[in-house]
This record gives sequence, structure tokens and C-alpha cells, in this order.
Amino acid sequence: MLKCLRVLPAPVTRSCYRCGSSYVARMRFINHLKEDPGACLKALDSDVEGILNRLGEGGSLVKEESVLITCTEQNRALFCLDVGQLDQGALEEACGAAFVDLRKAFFILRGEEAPLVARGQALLRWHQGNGFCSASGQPTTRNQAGSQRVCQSNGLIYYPKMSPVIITLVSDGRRCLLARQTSFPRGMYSALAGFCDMGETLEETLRREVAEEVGLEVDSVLYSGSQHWPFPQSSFMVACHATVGPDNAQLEVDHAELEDARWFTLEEIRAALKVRTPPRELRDQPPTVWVPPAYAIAHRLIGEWAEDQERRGEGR
Ligand SMILES: NC(=O)C1=CN([C@@H]2O[C@H](COP(=O)(O)OP(=O)(O)OC[C@H]3O[C@@H](n4cnc5c(N)ncnc54)[C@H](O)[C@@H]3O)[C@@H](O)[C@H]2O)C=CC1
Ligand SMILES: [Mg+2]
Repeated sequence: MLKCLRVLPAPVTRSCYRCGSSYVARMRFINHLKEDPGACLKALDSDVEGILNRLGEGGSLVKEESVLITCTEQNRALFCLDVGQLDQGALEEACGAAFVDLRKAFFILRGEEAPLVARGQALLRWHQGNGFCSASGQPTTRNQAGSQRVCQSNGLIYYPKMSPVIITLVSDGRRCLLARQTSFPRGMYSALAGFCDMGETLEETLRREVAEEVGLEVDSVLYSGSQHWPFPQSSFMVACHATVGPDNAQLEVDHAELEDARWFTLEEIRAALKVRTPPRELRDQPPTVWVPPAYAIAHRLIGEWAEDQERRGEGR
């Protein structure tokens, strides 16, 4: 039987004594920028002026394709620029920076940077793939903030899309279940994940994915949190802990989907959480097990499970 849903924490409301801004004011400011193209353009000019000067002639093209991603606590709008059409070497030199693959960047970025980069990249990719109306075949046009596209011939409005995915860390009370796909980097294991089918509830997806991938029936589910994940096209990850009874923990792995799935002890999980970047190892050595980077919600689920086990151990 599925049960238990953790009560969501209240949104954090921060006030800034210097500018008097608050969470509510910031959210309203972002909404205003989405709805008022003039205000959005003005905010864009002041945010990206410095960097556009460094981009030279390509600057104006880049500005047109920019998307609004958020605003700071000081009500300064932040935009993401698509520089894909510019000379990457020249750009790295002009900005004193280096391009990094987005998956690798999640090992480097800290705190609030990672979700901003993920959001900006996903939004730019959504625009690249939605230039035409699927009903009329005519080109769509975007609003200034980049929060929607409209087909002028029939008025259809397109909004950025995320696919819901459930991600579950299954525990049998003593051990937790991690799996890997052949496409994962060597040694990396993660929690089970799967896309929601049309019409399914999250609980149904969770039960189905665990049954399909490892042949287990879960007893209970506890909501943990959610995150936007830019891969493969923009996923809305909903993360849960699930349990199976110790007598129902025999795995029957679907090897068409998973290369491996196995139970890990607390000791093994502690060691895996300590590996901060993908280890450099020789092919003939047995791989060190490691888990997705701190930003990934899988990491959070695994860390929560380890903390919970430690608390229970202390209580025994
Ligand atoms: N942020 C995190 O911590 C983690 C995120 N993930 C993400 O979760 C996603 C889903 O996990 P999988 O085990 O791959 O899912 P899955 O078990 O549902 O298998 C993927 C297959 O589902 C099908 N599918 C159904 N709906 C789809 C859709 N809307 N988009 C793409 N494919 C669809 C495709 O045939 C695809 O090959 C992964 O793509 C990965 O990016 C996975 C683990 C950790
Ligand atoms: Mg899966």
C-alpha cells in the first residue's frame, strides 16, 4: 500500500535590508518582465551590456536570442545568452573563460549557479526546437523574455515543456538499491528513474518503474523533493524514497534497461558519496562506485538515506 507524503516546507521569504526587496517583490518583478517587453528589454540592456561589448559584432544577434531566467535578491534581472553561433575560441579569450560540457559543469558549479545554468540551457534548447507551429506549420515568434512562442496564423501559444520523471531510492531497511545504465560513465550508479506515461499518477509511475526495472513491489513511498533536470530534453524530476520488505528484496533486473542493479550497504554508500569527481582509473581495474553530482536530486536522495540510516544506527 502506498502511503505518506512529506509536508512541503514553507517557501523561504527573505528580506534585503539594503533595497527593501522581498521574495514577493522579486516574483512580481520577474512576472512583470515576462509581460512587458519594454521593461524586459531595458533590464536586458543593463544586465548584458558588459558582456555584449566584449562579443563585438555578434553581440546584437546574441541579444535577440537571450532568455530571461531569474532575478537576484537586489531585483537585477539575469538572462542567458545563446552564443552557439559565435567563434568559441575568440569568445573564451574575450571573456577569460572556458566552455564546459553541461554534465561536467554540474561537478564544478556551486550553490545557486547550477539550476540557473540548467534552466537557461533548457530554455534556449526549447526555443531552438519550437520554431514552427505543429498545427499550421508556420513559424512561431517568441516574446521578449523568451517565456513563450506564438503562431501568428492561428494564435496558438506554446510554453516551455518539461517531461515528468519519477526518481526513487528503494530501501529494504538495511540497504538501498542503486542501478546503472550502459550509457552512464564508468562506475556511476544512481537511483531508479522513469518517465511518467500519459494519464499516470506519480505513485503509479513509481510502482511501475520499480516493478519493470528490478522486479520489486514497493510497500511505502515518501516524497522528498523535486528538481528541473535539463536532460534529455528537460525533465521534471520528482524524488521519493520507497521501501520493500526484507523478505521481498530479491532482484530480477531487466537487463534491456539496466546494465546492473544491486543493493548497497551504508558503508558502501558512504564511500560512494565521498567520490567528488569521476575517478580517473585504468580500464583493467575494477571501477570505483560513485554517485551523481551534488546538484542532482539522486545525490540528495542517497545522502538523505545515509543520514537516516546513521540516525537509526545511533538510536539502536
Ligand atoms: N537529476 C537526477 O538526479 C537524475 C536524473 N535522471 C534523468 O531521468 C531521466 C529518466 O530516466 P530513465 O531511466 O532514462 O527513464 P526510463 O526508465 O523511462 O527509460 C527511458 C526510456 O523511456 C522512454 N520515454 C518515455 N517517455 C519519454 C520522454 N518524455 N522523454 C524521453 N524518453 C521517454 C524512451 O524510450 C526512453 O529510452 C533520464 O533521462 C535522466 O536524465 C536519472 C537519474 C538521476
Ligand atoms: Mg529508468
